[in-house]
Amino acid sequence: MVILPEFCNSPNGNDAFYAESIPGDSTAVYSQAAQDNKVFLVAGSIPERKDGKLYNTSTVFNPEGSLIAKFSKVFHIDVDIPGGITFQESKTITAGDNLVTFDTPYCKVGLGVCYDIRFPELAKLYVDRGCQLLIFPTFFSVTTGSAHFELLTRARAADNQLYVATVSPARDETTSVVAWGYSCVADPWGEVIAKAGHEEAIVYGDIDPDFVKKIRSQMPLTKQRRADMYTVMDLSNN
Ligand SMILES: O=C(O)CCC(=O)C(=O)O
Repeated sequence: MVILPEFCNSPNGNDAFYAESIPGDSTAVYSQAAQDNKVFLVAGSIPERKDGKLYNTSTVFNPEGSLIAKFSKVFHIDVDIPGGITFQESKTITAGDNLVTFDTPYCKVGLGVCYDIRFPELAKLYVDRGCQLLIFPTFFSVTTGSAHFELLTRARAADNQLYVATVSPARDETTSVVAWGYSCVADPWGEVIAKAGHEEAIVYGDIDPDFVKKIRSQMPLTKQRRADMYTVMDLSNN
């Protein structure tokens, strides 16, 4: 499986930006690349134009090049950190309201985009849907990435006892939002098993569904939940 970062076909910023429909020019390229290389391709995310609105949408292609999943980012990054980053994604992007999973011969995968990783309930609902791997194409800035990027990747992996892959663009100091980089994969024990630097790189992480089972049987967090005290309900549209 190959994973690309958030906004992998366009610049990232507060202003109006390039967008296209799905299917469209970019997804045609992703479909062909998946087919040529016989891989599952999680094509990061791209700005999608649909019904006069813009979405931050991730597409997934199987090794035959078919579009098998499409997820639009659920949570807007609307933040104001003086001296750091001010971003109002809700000014341009419409939020999605679906959780999306897809099956591979190896494991079931749940999708989020970047800021979605900050909401533990989303990951929890994917556990309930049977996922062993969560994928977040991301574009953390240097400000929040240095503080939280690896922390959040490891936290979502440890508290849900599954693999988490967070995939960032390489750092480019000339762009309006400077990406943190440091793509990584954390395992169900919360350890980082693969990690890039901030420069362009390909990182390989082995996903072992048996290790997910092992950690969950050693420490059965899901069974130990206190549904008598609280519940997280899946009200997503699919
Ligand atoms: O959560 C963060 O700190 C960064 C998120 C972000 O940049 C994004 O969602 O595009």
